[in-house]
Amino acid sequence: MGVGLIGGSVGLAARESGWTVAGVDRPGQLEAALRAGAIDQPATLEEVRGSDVVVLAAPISTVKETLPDLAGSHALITDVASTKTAIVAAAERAGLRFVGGHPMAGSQLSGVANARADLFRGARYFLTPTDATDPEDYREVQSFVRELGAVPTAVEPEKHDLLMAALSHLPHMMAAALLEVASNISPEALSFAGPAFRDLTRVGASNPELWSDILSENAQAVGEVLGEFVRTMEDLGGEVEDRERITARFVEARRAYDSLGGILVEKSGTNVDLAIPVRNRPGVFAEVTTLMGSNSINILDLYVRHSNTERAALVLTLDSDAVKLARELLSTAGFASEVVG
Ligand SMILES: NC(=O)c1ccc[n+]([C@@H]2O[C@H](COP(=O)([O-])OP(=O)(O)OC[C@H]3O[C@@H](n4cnc5c(N)ncnc54)[C@H](O)[C@@H]3O)[C@@H](O)[C@H]2O)c1
Ligand SMILES: O=C(O)C(=O)C[C@]1(C(=O)O)C=C[C@@H](O)C=C1
Repeated sequence: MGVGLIGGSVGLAARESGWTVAGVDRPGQLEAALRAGAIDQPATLEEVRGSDVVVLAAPISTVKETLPDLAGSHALITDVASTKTAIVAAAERAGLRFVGGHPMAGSQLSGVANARADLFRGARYFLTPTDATDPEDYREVQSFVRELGAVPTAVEPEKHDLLMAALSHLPHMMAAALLEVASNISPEALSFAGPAFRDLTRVGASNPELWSDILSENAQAVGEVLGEFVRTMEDLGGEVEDRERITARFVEARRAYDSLGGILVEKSGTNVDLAIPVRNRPGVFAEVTTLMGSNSINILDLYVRHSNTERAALVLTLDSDAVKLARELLSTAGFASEVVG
């Protein structure tokens, strides 16, 4: 439901993977979605209750309002909304088969006309399972996300929202503030902007209604990171003539910049799940992840399958190119491993 930029891109990518896609949206949007090849057929919310998977891709507040209407449906429901805590809670209240989702991909554009089948390729895609999530439902949504070309990453809803406040919502507010400050200097000021200003303000062209929805839905976390940002700017302001201090800040910034995430894998379908049966003991988790990290093997996703209190299997998602080396390293370190997907 909601066949705009993100819903349309889900439709295009899912159809390429062989799914039949029914779209729920306003009539004009559905015509555009059909023309763009993002859906096979228009439908109503009532009609899609019987589908295998329902993807909610409308603005956050609309998704929240829609969840109770899906109560009693047997469909596996997920969403793409930019905040997760309130949506996950609403889905649990409605008793749905639900796994929250959020692709870290998109743009300042909106509408199905800007949708792309490859929008999610190689992008991180958050999933927010909770204690109430059925593990089988989680695996199904995880596999759907991989079919879209994305890299699933599990995170708690509250942690997700705090991370997004800093990594997505604050930058959008900064873009708006920068544009306002420069515009206020003189009417023609913006016409003199160079690449730095352009890079920093691209998302200032985002959909205003969508962003007022996102910010107000994440008001508490946004308030926390905004407070920290304002304090940091005040500190910087007090240091501008202290060359040593500013140099240290930029050295630190450059170090942080070098560890930025981005597109995680170039091609879809190259990820492999590797199960490592282990005895539950303190430190076993770290042993395996350190072994991978110290040999430059990137863990794309990780979860634990418990068989009983003593035994468990760590399941690592790795790029297929890294699997051979990972299994050799594990074997040398005394761990068995098995490719499971
Ligand atoms: N834009 C991004 O970069 C981005 C990235 C990740 C996640 N998201 C999230 O994805 C969701 C959709 O954003 P978008 O960028 O695709 O917006 P969009 O405006 O391109 O698309 C939203 C679509 O939802 C439809 N819609 C609105 N209310 C509806 C209703 N009651 N019933 C059916 N359809 C309805 C609209 O007609 C529109 O087609 C939002 O929750 C947003 O937070 C956006
Ligand atoms: O690239 C952009 O223009 C985006 O705004 C994408 C972006 C982001 O902030 O990174 C925007 C909102 C999302 O929920 C996820 C991704």
